[in-house]
Amino acid sequence: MSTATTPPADAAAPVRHPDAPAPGELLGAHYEYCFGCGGGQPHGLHLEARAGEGVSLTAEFTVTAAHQGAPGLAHGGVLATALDETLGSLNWLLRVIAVTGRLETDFVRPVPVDTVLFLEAEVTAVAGRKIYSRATGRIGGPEGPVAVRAEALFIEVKVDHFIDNGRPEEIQAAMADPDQVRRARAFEVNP
Ligand SMILES: CCCCCCCCCCCCCCCC(=O)SCCNC(=O)CCNC(=O)[C@H](O)C(C)(C)COP(=O)(O)OP(=O)(O)OC[C@H]1O[C@@H](n2cnc3c(N)ncnc32)[C@H](O)[C@@H]1OP(=O)(O)O
Repeated sequence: MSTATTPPADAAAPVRHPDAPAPGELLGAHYEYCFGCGGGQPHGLHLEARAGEGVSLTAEFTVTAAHQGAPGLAHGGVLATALDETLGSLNWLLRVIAVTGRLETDFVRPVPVDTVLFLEAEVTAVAGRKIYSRATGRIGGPEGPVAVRAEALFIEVKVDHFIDNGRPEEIQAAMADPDQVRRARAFEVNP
């Protein structure tokens, strides 16, 4: 992939935060109306991520008729969303808020409607605010054929990134979210 997603020689190995969810634990949604993971989006991906060892995780999402591009096949942008969401979830294991700076995607084979896409992702290196990660999506389960692959560069940001750029009504609603875990993911990571 490109040099932008290749860690520099002086990058450090990622460090799992001591309070990161235990391996096997579901991460849950970081925001109710997130198109990738939120329960409040009827046609969203409803992607479920589960912590792995180190700074890795697995995730699953089921391709529905609402996710089509070609007849009966997942839209490539939806598959990129699944990769983006999966890679973004890794940052919770570091306890860092970060946004996607660059996402490079290989589409290896088509993904039919009703497929469960099984994703594995890991952070490979950290250099200052830059977080390097990669992910693979397989058809049906961990032993299924590879359908998509991605390498990404996430950039650590302060919560101000969202407060300064988001719409006030959604910001207020997120701040008032009664779900403590989601609030923690939004606000307690880098005060
Ligand atoms: C109140 C409610 C709170 C809610 C709390 C929610 C919690 C958590 C939600 C997360 C959401 C998850 C969802 C999935 C993940 C998304 O999809 S996130 C949404 C998609 N991404 C975006 O919208 C990001 C848009 N881009 C930006 O805002 C800015 O470009 C960035 C990424 C913050 C960087 O801007 P910056 O902070 O000014 O940093 P900058 O100095 O330009 O770059 C820093 C370094 O990164 C490098 N870099 C930056 N961009 C790139 C690039 N595209 N390619 C290569 N290198 C780059 C720079 O070259 C620089 O390198 P060094 O010079 O340090 O070596």
